[in-house]
Amino acid sequence: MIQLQQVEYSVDDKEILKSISLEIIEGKFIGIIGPNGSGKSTMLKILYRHLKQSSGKVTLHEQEVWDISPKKLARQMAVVSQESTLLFDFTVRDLVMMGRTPYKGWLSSDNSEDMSIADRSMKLANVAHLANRTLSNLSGGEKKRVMLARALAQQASILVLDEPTNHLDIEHQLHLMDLVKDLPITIIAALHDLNLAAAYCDELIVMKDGTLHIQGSPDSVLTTEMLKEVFNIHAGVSRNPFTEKMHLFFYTNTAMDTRGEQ
Ligand SMILES: Nc1ncnc2c1ncn2[C@@H]1O[C@H](COP(=O)(O)OP(=O)(O)OP(=O)(O)O)[C@@H](O)[C@H]1O
Repeated sequence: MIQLQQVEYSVDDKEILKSISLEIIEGKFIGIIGPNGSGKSTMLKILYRHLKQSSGKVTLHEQEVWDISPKKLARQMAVVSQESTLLFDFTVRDLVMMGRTPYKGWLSSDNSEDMSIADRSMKLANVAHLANRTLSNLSGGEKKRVMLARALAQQASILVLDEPTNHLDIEHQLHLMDLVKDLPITIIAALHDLNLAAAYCDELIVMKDGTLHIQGSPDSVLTTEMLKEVFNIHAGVSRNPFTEKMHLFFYTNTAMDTRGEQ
């Protein structure tokens, strides 16, 4: 289980996260949603130990994440973050092989098992055909899928994704969501597309102004009242006729005014 207990994060005098407490049960697909600047990425960065909270506690299986060695943490948690700056221009295969680093000792080389895990991960993320290309000349969506392949090669039990569908065309968005949904691991993803969140997540965490506004099933969380209060939009809630999943329709006052004039 992952737990955040009264986690706060401030920069200078600015409070970015305000007393966040939550629990994430293993094996679920958790979506983090909320408007721009509500604290989603900051919370994820604290979770995967990229940032240290100003106060409070973050634990993984009851152990404080800062007490876990980086190598051990990397065997438990893989991350696809929003920005992926690399110093050197690796090939896709080399980059995906880096996902195997947490399993290696000093100077040990890649073995056939590592290579077949990397191959499988590239196939799953639909980047096997790019294996010998270098990262610098890939498109934004291709890069994103390569980063996912590297995270899959890490074979961690928790996968953290910060806006994973950003840059992806609709086919690859659905492919990525199908792929991660089928993994028998915990997925924690910051998502902007509320319909993807509704269709794929077991549970949603809604952030607002650095606080946890509400946590629960998509059906219980995605109400027209919450969408007005947190996202400042009007929405209608319906069902996707093909998947039976919840589907949201959005409109603004301007759109309604225009309609009224017709
Ligand atoms: N180092 C920093 N210094 C000052 N402000 C910061 C810093 N890091 C984050 N912030 C601010 O904290 C708030 C939360 O940022 P965060 O990136 O977590 O939001 P988010 O919900 O992920 O947003 P988005 O949906 O736009 O990606 C924002 O107002 C951001 O400008």
